[in-house]
Amino acid sequence: MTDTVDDVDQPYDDDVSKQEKIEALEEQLDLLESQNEEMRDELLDANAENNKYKQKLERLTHENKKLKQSPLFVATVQELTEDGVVIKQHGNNQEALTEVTEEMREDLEPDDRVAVNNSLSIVKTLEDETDVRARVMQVDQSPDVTYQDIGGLDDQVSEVRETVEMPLKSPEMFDEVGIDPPSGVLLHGPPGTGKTMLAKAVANQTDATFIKMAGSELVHKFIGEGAKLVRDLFELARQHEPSVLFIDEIDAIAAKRTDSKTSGDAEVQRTMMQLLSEMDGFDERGEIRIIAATNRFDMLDRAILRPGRFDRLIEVPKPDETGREQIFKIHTRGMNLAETVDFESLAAEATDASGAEIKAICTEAGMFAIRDDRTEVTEADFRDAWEKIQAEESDDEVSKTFA
Ligand SMILES: Nc1ncnc2c1ncn2[C@@H]1O[C@H](COP(=O)(O)OP(=O)(O)OP(=O)(O)O)[C@@H](O)[C@H]1O
Repeated sequence: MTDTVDDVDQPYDDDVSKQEKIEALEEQLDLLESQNEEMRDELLDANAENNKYKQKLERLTHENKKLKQSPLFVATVQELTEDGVVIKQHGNNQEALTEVTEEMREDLEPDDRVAVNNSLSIVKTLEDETDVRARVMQVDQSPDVTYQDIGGLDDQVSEVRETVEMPLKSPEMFDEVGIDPPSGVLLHGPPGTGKTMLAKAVANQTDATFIKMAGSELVHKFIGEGAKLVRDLFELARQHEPSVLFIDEIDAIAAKRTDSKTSGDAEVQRTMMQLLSEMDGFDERGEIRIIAATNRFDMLDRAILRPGRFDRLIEVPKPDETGREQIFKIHTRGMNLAETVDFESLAAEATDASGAEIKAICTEAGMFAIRDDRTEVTEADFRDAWEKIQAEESDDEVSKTFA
């Protein structure tokens, strides 16, 4: 039997179509392979790009950390321009153009206060100036402390009256006699002995506004800020004449110069210089009196004690026995006391207590009575209170030693 034509054509056609299919598939495979190749290249590129970004991120994070660590200066935003942000540095008033990221730019407005680093890049925006002022300066139009609230400091009260009260109340006396009253008065002594009370009482007596500034708050902030705050402080005192300007913890801005040359020290120096120049340019007979206080007299830079500056020193020591008795009486004026309470013997026992500690004893004695469901405070309550306070203080000492 021989093959028919059809029989012969059939396998041939099949072969041809198979061949075509194979070729088509091969073509498709080639195409897929080349696409695959392209995608692999693209993936490699993307990975490389990704690595590059990762490195950049690491670098920027590092730089950012570094920027935040280096000393910062305070500046005010003047203008946002196409080329960057114009800032004006506090202290030297120099203007500069600096670049910022898009995100930071969105947060900035003219007059904003910003912290800048050495290369004048903006590191962060700062809280409102009035907030800083409010924290650093405390204005009390009429403090309610009187001389009668102060125990055991008769000599100090007289000195303060003579040096602060007299120039405010009778400046003409000094004119007539032809002498200048002391420029500034420095109260020095251990903590809690009544230095702040003395300054408040004299403000009260003269109807002066009491303006208090804590030296420590001034210098721990940003560079350029301290000196400006001192200027603002004197400006505030002028606005509120007659006023008593009380600078607490003056050692924080007027400590002896050390050898270290950190930017923090330079900032403290600048702040002190500003204070001295404000005092030097001060009319002694004006209606502003300056009182400073310190617990660390030994640490003070003698420059601030020169004539024309803090030239009247008043030591405010811990109270003696009679002083302690007076202070006990002052702080128990409003208390419901048992008749037998003997402040003389309590004062003899509470050796070394400061005025602030005596106040704490009185409050704590009242607490003992309340805990015991009594409304009358006994002598035993005062003794228990003193013991408790001493125990707390020695605990404090221990934790400070091991801190
Ligand atoms: N001599 C005193 N007479 C009556 N109360 C006093 C006396 N000293 C201190 N106190 C009480 O202690 C509190 C704290 O005193 P004050 O703030 O005047 O002390 P300071 O010497 O200024 O302390 P610091 O140096 O810690 O600032 C006063 O509010 C008052 O209740």
